[in-house]
Amino acid sequence: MARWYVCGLALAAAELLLIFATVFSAKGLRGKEFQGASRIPSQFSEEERVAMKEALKGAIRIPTVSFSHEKSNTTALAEFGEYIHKVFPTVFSTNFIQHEVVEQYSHLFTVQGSDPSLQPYMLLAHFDVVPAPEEGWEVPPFSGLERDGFIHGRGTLDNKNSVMAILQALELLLIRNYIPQRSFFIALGHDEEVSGTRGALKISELLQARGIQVAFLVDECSFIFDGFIPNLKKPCAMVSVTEKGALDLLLQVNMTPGHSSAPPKETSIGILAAAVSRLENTPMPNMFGSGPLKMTLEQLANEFPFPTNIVLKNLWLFRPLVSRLMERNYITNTLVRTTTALTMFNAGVKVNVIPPVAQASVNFRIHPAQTVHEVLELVKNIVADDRVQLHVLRAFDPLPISPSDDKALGYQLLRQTIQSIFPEVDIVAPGICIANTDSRHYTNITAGIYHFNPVYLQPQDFSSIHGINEKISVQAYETQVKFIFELIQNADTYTGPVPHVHEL
Ligand SMILES: CCCCCCCCCCCCCCCCCC(=O)N[C@@H](Cc1ccccc1)C(=O)O
Ligand SMILES: [Zn+2]
Ligand SMILES: [Zn+2]
Repeated sequence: MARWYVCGLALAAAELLLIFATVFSAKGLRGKEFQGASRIPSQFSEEERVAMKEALKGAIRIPTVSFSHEKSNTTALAEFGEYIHKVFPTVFSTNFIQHEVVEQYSHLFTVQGSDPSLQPYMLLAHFDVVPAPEEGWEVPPFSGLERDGFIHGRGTLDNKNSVMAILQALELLLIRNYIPQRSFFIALGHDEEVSGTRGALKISELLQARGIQVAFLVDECSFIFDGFIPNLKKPCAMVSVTEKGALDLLLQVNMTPGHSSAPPKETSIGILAAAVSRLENTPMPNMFGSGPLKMTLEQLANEFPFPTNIVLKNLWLFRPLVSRLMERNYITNTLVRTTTALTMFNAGVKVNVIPPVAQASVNFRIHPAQTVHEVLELVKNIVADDRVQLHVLRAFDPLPISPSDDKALGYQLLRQTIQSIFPEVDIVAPGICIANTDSRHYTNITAGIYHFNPVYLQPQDFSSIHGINEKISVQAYETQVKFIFELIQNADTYTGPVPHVHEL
């Protein structure tokens, strides 16, 4: 009888301890030693899986289009804000998460961690999209329809998938009583597709005014590339560590107008056409060997069959050959040079009038080893015609190269999470973001800017971004949620690289 009594007491005490542990953990007072033990598995119920894909479909149905710097669908941008409140109620009602609306439509979440000694990090995404005229789409671009296991629509890859996956992963963690140790920010921009100067830039200024520096940030623009490089049979997770710069130039020629029956020897159209043609036919110099690409190829070398593996391992010898091979393909060409794209051309008012003015716009994406100034000088030399005026519409240098060594927290966390969620992916390599993103507005608050979307991308998917038939498989979206769910937890528990053990 006495034995039963003691046992009963012990059980009651254990129960009490359990209640204490739960109560304190919910308030964030859990000790460090408990954190490792309380890792939450990234397993989702059938009901949760259905809810997460329906949430993404709903987001796609809101036409948050940025048409130009001046024009966007503001009704949809506001509706998007209400929508995320509705589908992620726990994110908005948790006391250690602060939510702020910036410049009317962008969102900043501050998730307060329990350990202030850990430097915070930041997750970035944007929910505005480029326009999507219905022609050519298999399903209407704002229908969010599911077909053959894919969710279709504008923004499914760029970049509502990330917006929704970040909030979804956080919602699922919070429902499971998760309390982060490391603080983090979630910044969701509403105007990335037209520069990010109202959303990302303002969020960045707000954080700077608060004296915040983050250890690293993760943004869009890189994927697990599959089938992009001939002969490379395996997928390659590319974590981009820099972003190209940009230069938008307006070229203008003014000439005296007149009657077309007695034309001058040269017209504004002819002069301008010759100038832009020279630009197109004179590619910017091949910069292979400078920037992170050499490092990338050296890491990829072992994955290629003979003799490519030998060639890539000996770039000191085969550099000229590899640099020429890279420029042959229009995608790998983007990695070796500043690209030149003629994007707009306007002239003429009537068929029998010699036009007074001709204008063309050229969009350059600047290689990480060049600057705006250097590209401008090259352009002047190529155009080599004083009658062609050059007006800089927009210009910024490439982003500095973020660290990818053993000590680089952001890079290593991404690498570790890629390896656990995609065990079939053997290659994780640093890369270059060839487009521009909101992250360029955050260079003052971090030296660790990484671009990675945990989604497989094949060449045909690449053309759907800003093109037609953009879609994501339900399974790929679930995996993206799972990736962020793991990444957030890894950021708490990461203890640095495992030291190399040298055998004697
Ligand atoms: C091992 C294989 C390597 C193969 C590399 C392949 C590279 C493919 C890269 C895919 C990139 C997808 C890009 C998605 C993000 C696009 C972001 C974007 O479109 N930003 C706009 C921003 C902008 C710029 C100028 C005016 C307004 C907005 C952009 O045009 O850059
Ligand atoms: Zn984007
Ligand atoms: Zn885009």
